Amino acid sequence: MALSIDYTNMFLPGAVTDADWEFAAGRFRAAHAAVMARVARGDLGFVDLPEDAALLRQTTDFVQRAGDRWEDVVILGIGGSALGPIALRTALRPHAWNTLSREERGGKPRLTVLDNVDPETIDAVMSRLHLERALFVVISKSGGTAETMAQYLIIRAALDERFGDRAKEHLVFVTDPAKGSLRPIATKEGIAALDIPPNVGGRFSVLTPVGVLPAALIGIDAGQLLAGAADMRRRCAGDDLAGNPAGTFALLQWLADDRHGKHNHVLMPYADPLRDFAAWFVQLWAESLGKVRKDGTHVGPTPIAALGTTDQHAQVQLFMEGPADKTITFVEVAGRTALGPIPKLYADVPDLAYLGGHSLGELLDAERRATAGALARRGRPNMTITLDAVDAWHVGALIFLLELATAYAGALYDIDAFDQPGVELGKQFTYAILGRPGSDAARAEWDQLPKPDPRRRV
Ligand SMILES: O=P(O)(O)OC[C@H]1O[C@H](O)[C@H](O)[C@@H](O)[C@@H]1O
Repeated sequence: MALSIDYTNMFLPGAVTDADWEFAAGRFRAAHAAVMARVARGDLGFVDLPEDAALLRQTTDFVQRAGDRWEDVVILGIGGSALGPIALRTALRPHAWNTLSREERGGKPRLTVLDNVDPETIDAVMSRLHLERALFVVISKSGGTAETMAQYLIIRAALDERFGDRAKEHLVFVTDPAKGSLRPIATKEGIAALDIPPNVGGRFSVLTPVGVLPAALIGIDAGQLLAGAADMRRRCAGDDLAGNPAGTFALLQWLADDRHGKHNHVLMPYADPLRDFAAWFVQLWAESLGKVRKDGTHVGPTPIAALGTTDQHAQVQLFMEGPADKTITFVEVAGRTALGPIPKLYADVPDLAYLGGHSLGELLDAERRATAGALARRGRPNMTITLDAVDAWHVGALIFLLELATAYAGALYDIDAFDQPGVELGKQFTYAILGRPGSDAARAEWDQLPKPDPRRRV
């Protein structure tokens, strides 16, 4: 079991230099100390999750009690309360899990994540479900997010109508133990509720019951997820960059951005199961690092999700010849051997003949290496994270690597990586538009905005 980062191609003319790297080792030590000081103060609960046996037990107990009762598990959540479960499902239960028969799923339920309030999507899911055999997992750290609460109200009314007093058997909440509206509802009504520790923010919560409960319900080994994360935590314990993968990732991305104008950071796995993992990373990196510094300057790299080889035929042209403002991080999975060699047919057709005898895994790998090399040749910095396999252990390790890297990057950018004040104004305006009590100030601000000008519409 191993995870490594090859960052040779970050050191290119116009990108990171040896001098940067030497200077930055001291800068990283300060960032590491700042992060560890916050860990010691108990601010950064995500760091403790790999060892939190009591929290894991909340999930395993619930899953044991559930037995094989559920045919469908439906998550209601958004942002950090949805992207993690989606990433885990795609990574560890790939190949269209929800289309498999119950036998093919080993008796485990389907898993659907409603991460939006598009009425047609919710209508379609509701009309497919057999409510008697459906469990709804309502996930919200704050316990009050408008989209999730609206979903809950719709589901709750349907459950009440169908099951009356027994509706609550079809519900479990995952929320803060003390804050928000969900917890008091759970307590009052006797609905099962699992904890998101108060010191773990939404986008850092995938290793709490937010991600672990849905994963365990569909048979993913939650203990292995946490074991992989714990291993990465151990590797990142020291402030020596040479042994610290999260520090190395953070420092290189920050140097490339801050010193060399590489303001866009692409994550490009060469493995279909990691497609949604890139979307999870986008929220983590964007919401954590896109901030206003105390001195009023705006900072933050723009994360971009891509998939190899698919995006070689879509975005790579931009990465090669567009503005030289990007880093690309490939994720490679070693030893993809399924299917065996490509059949040797059409010996007389050059476009086909050379492929015969190689495996698809070899082709995928050759294309990644070729793309990395081509980008390096054009002075476009890139690095490659190699996983031995896409399994719970390696996914847990990769999650922890990127979460801790985000914390380090926050210190390097000199911002707070753990808040998201920029999303507030839009929420306040939504409350004002919908007439939520207490939103008068937002209403007044909203009313001052220019109204749509009919001359400016085509
Ligand atoms: O889990 P919740 O409290 O419902 O939050 C869901 C999402 O809402 C907000 O918009 C935050 O910006 C996200 O970071 C968060 O993940």
